Formats: sequence, C-alpha cells, structure tokens
Amino acid sequence: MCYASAMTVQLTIPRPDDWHLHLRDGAMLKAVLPETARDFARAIIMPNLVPPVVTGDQAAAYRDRILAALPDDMTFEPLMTLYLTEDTDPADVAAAHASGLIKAVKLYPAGATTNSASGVSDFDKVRGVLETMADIGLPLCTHGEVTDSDIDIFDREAVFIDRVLDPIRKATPGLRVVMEHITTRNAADYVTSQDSDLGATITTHHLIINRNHLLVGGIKPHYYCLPVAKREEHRLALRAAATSGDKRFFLGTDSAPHTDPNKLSACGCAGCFTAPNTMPLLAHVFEEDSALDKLAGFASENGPAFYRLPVNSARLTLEKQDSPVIFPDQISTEEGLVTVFDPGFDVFWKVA
Ligand SMILES: NC(=O)N[C@@H](CC(=O)O)C(=O)O
Ligand SMILES: [Zn+2]
Ligand SMILES: [Zn+2]
Repeated sequence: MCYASAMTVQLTIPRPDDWHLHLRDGAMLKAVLPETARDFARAIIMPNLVPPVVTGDQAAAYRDRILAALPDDMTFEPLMTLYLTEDTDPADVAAAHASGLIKAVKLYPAGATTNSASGVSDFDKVRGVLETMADIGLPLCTHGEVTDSDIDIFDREAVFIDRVLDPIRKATPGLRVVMEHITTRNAADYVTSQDSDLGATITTHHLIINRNHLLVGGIKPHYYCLPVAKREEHRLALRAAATSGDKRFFLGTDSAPHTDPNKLSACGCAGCFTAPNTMPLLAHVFEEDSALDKLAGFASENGPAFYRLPVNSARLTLEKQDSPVIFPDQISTEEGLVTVFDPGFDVFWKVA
C-alpha cells in the first residue's frame, strides 16, 4: 500500500480475475460484459445459458459471441466451461481441453439453480467424464447443493458435501474440484481439511450479507441468490477464509444479472449483480478485517495458482477517498434494468 497524500490511500494489486461469472447472451451479454472487463482481466464463464453450453463447438461459438460483444477499447479473456450432462462425451471434453478452449467443466445437480434442468441426477452416468477429467487435470466446478425436497434449503450445501462431493472425490482420485460460491463454515472447513486437488470460490455478496439481510424488515429480492445466504456464523467463516491468505480460497463473484421484473416477481430469480462494484466492496471488506494485504492473493493470485495460469502482469489500483463513492443503482440493458448489488453501507473505495 502507498500513501499518495494524507487523504488518499491507494492499493495496487495485479489485475484481478473472476473465477465464476454469468455473462448471459445477446443484449444482456452486451450490457454486462463491460462491467466485468473494466476491472477484470479474465473470468471463468458459466455455461448455464438456455440451452446450456454442452459441447466444445457450443463453447467456441459462445466464446466468439463474448469477444464480439467486447467494446473495442477493452481487453478481456473469457475462460470457457462446459455444462456437464448425463450425455456429455468424455472425448469431446478432452478435445476441448487439449485445444485450450475450456478451463473447467461445471456440475449442476439437476434443478439446483437458474437454468440447471439439464444437470446431473444420476452421478454414475458421469463417472467416465470425471475419470477423464482426473486424467487430464481439468477442474470440475460444482454448484454444491442437493435438490432433495426433504432437505431444508439452508442445509443443502452441507448435505451436498457429505452425500455427493466427498463420495465423488473419493471415487475419482486426482479429480481437481472447485467448490463454487461456498456459503457455509462446513464448506470452508471441508476445503481446509483436504490435502490436495480442492479449492473454493467465494462471492462478494456472501462476504457481506447473511440471511437476516434477505429476510428481516421485508423480503429483499436483490439479496436472493443461490446458494441462499446463511446464518451470520457462516458469513464470518467465509470472511475468515477469504482474508486468511490460504491459497485454496479465491474470488468468484457469481455476478448473475437478472432484470428487475424477473427479480421483483412472485417467483423471483436467484442472483446478485456485483460486477460493477465488486472490487471496491472487497477493498472495504478486507480493510474492515485488517487484511488489505491479502486482497491480491484472494482476487488476483490464488485463482491463477489453482487453474495453473499466470498471474496477470497488468495492475489495478484501488483508491480510498474521504467521502462515500456513489455507484449506479442500476444498469440499463435492452432487456430491462438490472439492479446493482447494494451492500447497505457507505463504501469509500473506488477503482482509480
Ligand atoms: N447464483 C445464483 O443465484 N444464480 C445463478 C446460478 C448459480 O450460480 O447458481 C444464475 O445463473 O442466475
Ligand atoms: Zn451456482
Ligand atoms: Zn453462478
């Protein structure tokens, strides 16, 4: 950190990456992509489009659409993923990995979250793909929630670890797994209890909100995401993990835009849109926990280490000012307004 003047504190870190991002497609892609590319060099692009990105050819076409939507004055590298289905062909996965096109495969338990209907119900049917991935070192990213109707929604992540994730990892030695958008102490503890081949992304919003923020004093649809925010003790465990410097934890914003009519509905969509203000919010969070020196690890270094990619050589400077920064409440898209995540407190950090 350097002190530019008595009033301005600056923090310069390697340009960050987002290891879990929803860019959508079409008009929404065009509107949200600059919000990420402004601050981030690369992102792992989630494949839950309608229809999902299942094959190497579909991932290549989606990558082309992303690059075509990128404003001329911006640089950004989309790191593509395939959506795992019970019909996924191990040879197609291996070819897409060998060509450098894909960096991970995404497991959605069928019905767990937005656009996950084509996900996996019978895990035996994906055994061959998982074994291929273990052989070639291709990471599996997991939406870690069971979908059983008798499992309480607040318990679905913890039960997934016991019933699905741990058995898959034991049955597939060498499989490299990223537990995506973890929300519980159970998940953070599971990561640190394992010897190798396991990492986890943590979102910006799960470092900030607990389930009271979602439900107390009136329901707040813009705080509804999946996995749903948990008790305060779990938020504190995520804060401790993110700010610990442990290389197994890294940023995946899970920035997931939905239009306001789709959020503010009797059956509202899950997802928080954090791309525009994530880096200032993280600076706030890490400063609050006296861990500004760990922000570069979390946002810029630990993810590349897990994915075996170089740290970005470009840099990003965050600057603390003495009055609150005003972020836009919403961005407009041709599909409608999308509300930007509001942390509910003043933030004094901005990207310089
Ligand atoms: N996180 C969310 O609440 N929503 C994501 C899906 C996901 O990551 O589970 C989305 O695509 O909208
Ligand atoms: Zn998810
Ligand atoms: Zn997501």
